[in-house]
Amino acid sequence: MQVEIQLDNLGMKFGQIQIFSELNATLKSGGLIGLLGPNGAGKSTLIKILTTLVKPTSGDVRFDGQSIVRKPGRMRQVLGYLPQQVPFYPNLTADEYLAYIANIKGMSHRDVQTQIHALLEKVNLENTGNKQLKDFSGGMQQRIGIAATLLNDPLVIIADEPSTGLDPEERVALRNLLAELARERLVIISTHIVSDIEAIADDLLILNQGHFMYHGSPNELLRRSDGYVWEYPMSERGQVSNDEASLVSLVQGIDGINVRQIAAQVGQSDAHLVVPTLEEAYIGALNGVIPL
Ligand SMILES: Nc1ncnc2c1ncn2[C@@H]1O[C@H](COP(=O)(O)OP(=O)(O)OP(=O)(O)O)[C@@H](O)[C@H]1O
Repeated sequence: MQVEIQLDNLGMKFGQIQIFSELNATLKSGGLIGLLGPNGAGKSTLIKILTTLVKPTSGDVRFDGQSIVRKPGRMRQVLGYLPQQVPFYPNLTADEYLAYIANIKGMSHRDVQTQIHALLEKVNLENTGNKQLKDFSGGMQQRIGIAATLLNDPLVIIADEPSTGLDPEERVALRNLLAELARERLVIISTHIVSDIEAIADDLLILNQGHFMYHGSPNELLRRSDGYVWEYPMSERGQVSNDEASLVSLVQGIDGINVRQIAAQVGQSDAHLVVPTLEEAYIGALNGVIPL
């Protein structure tokens, strides 16, 4: 089932401080949506509005045409929210924890045990239903959090920095799972880590300085960044100034260390343009070097 979330001139103020204003976007199911932005940009605040935990100070959010600000009930019925920190109940077993969340979601007793079993299998935690959560690794706890999010088969899944605390292998597994879920649902992942959504996002929103500075496909962002990333041998280069520190990175080349620099022009005679990574495109855009 196709679903849609629409942001209409959405704005949020805390006291006198305007966190963002006039955010407009249409988000559709059937592909993963990445919400990127630096720390403090307002991603968590936006996520709290989308999950109906907080009301915006201006504008509206509509789910399939209906305001979730005035009537949060429908959104709450279809929502699976994966918070940054999955609530931890150390003495509950995985089964008990999921049954507890199912109860909060108002699921009928008949469905619960079958769903719990299927979900533990989906997140590769079959045979751990009787284990207490305190004996789970960080990654296993995160997967239990995902299983809890998926109880009642939500149409919308919103995950806030879901890979925090996971090791690289667990990150990859989490990404793959979210990408798979996004095929038939509306899945939004909020993060400041580009690699979390790099290979899986179909649609990208960059929130910076109170507005969406980009909304489009990752490919289009890469296309617009073409011609702005240079590579040259490190020996040619003196000290990197503080101003451009975030725009320069070092990579291991075949003949030694190379500098990769995001810039419209560079002075090095042996610099050549290279294909940008999504992270370089993002950093270049945030710093105003790559015009969007
Ligand atoms: N309840 C609140 N009252 C006042 N200011 C707030 C409140 N919640 C958030 N802020 C401020 O709003 C801004 C955006 O915060 P938010 O947590 O949404 O950013 P973020 O993009 O999610 O950052 P991070 O990645 O660090 O979580 C910050 O400056 C924060 O201090």
